[in-house]
Amino acid sequence: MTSTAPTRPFVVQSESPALLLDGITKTYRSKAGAVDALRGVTYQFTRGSFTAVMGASGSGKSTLLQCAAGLDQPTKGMVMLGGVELGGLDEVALTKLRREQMGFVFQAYNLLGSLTVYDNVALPLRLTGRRPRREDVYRVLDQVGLEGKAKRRPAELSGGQQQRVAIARALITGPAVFFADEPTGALDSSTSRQVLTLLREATDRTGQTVVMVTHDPVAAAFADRVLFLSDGLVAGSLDHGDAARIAAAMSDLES
Ligand SMILES: Nc1ncnc2c1ncn2[C@@H]1O[C@H](COP(=O)(O)OP(=O)(O)OP(=O)(O)O)[C@@H](O)[C@H]1O
Repeated sequence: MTSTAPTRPFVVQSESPALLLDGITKTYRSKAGAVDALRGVTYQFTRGSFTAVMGASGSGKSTLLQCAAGLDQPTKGMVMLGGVELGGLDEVALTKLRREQMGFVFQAYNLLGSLTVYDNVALPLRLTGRRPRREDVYRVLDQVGLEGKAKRRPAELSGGQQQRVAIARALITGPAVFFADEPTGALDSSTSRQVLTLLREATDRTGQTVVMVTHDPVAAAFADRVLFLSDGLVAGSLDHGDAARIAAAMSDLES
């Protein structure tokens, strides 16, 4: 009888953090000079955690997200996702990892206007060469409360519905990590709550990891932890804060 014990690489991967940033610096160089957007950020995002990243405008939040998701390269330091170092991958391998392991939800929903809701949601599977199963597409549409909207085009939906399509599209591949940049920035408060609840459920129900940049303390209160950035560095964190405590911590940071 053959052994069914997990292989060693599996064990190593399950013990590593979902996402590790190790001494990340990012310097943008242009004719106007150099800007140090990140100045040595080391942080571990544990599996199944929901982290909000906050900080003043220009503190480096979007740069952190872009580097963590392999959409941009840090100047120095290392990013590891599920035990894989992003810097060691070529563009093809990085794109594959991004499509299979990461889900993206941005303020601009980035849906394809010419495709139906169904086809927008099925697209990430098609891009990874998998044939989307109808029941899987309908399951995620159902999960985000859009089961009746499969045949519509994005322009025929409200902003909140479009953002829920974007979340369904991110959910369909079962990514290990969701990256969200101001996912509720364009939404009213009750629609924001629905969207944040979906991200919360991704961590609570399926143990996925969420990293969300936000300016909004109410949105950040959905996270387990808020990580505060100041001038390209981690300035502190707050666990299980409500919106008032998070807002107070933000204003301490800015004063
Ligand atoms: N492509 C770029 N070229 C030059 N400088 C850049 C570039 N992108 C960002 N920066 C600079 O890097 C710093 C960090 O920018 P970043 O967008 O990460 O901040 P942020 O905290 O997300 O800001 P905001 O809350 O305003 O979106 C800022 O000083 C910004 O001007």
